[in-house]
Amino acid sequence: MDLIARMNRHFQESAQLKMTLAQVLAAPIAMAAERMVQCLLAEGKILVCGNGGSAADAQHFSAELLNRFEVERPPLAAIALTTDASTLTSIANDYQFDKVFSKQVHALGQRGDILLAISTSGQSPNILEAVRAAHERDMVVVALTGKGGGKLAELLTGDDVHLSVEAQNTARIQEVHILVLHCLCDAIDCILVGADE
Ligand SMILES: O=C(CO)[C@@H](O)[C@H](O)[C@H](O)[C@H](O)COP(=O)(O)O
Ligand SMILES: [Zn+2]
Repeated sequence: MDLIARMNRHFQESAQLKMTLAQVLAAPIAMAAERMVQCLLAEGKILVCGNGGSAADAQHFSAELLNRFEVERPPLAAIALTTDASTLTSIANDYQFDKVFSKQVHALGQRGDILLAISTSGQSPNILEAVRAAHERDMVVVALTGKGGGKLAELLTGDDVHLSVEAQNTARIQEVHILVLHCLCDAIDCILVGADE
């Protein structure tokens, strides 16, 4: 087994996918950022959910909004729905794991808020339930997906934005997801406080 060759292949594939998707994703990312700024300026908030690596991405993104990304600006209203062990375990224990995010969306979501739903497959039942709950709350959904977006893509409606990473390998999709999330942070800051360059 040639580990060095494997590493090289991972780096090549990751870089290649990012280069291929740069053109495809720029406009939808800009649209998602504009929707998010509109929501935040209207006193709305952004709820974020995902499983596994995407749960980490949800927290990473919400922290960069709530605290800061690269420039000084006021803190922005974002909440990761993946962090409260008591809430997550009680919902999963008393109801079902499918409801861990949707119950929080029902409780916290208001008309005009945004749900950022992150799923590499677009098939995770708890993410699908969260999207349904967001629509019931008149929230806009920004879906960050892979593999065509699965059932999640089918749930999206008019004002929703689909950021679809057209690839099949979960790790590669996640690597693009984190780039997309940083692009969103940068675009939000840029619209709110301007950019240096
Ligand atoms: O990070 C990884 C794989 O790279 C895993 O933890 C992965 O996120 C988990 O299997 C998730 O449960 C996958 O969920 P999803 O992206 O299909 O919604
Ligand atoms: Zn991973």
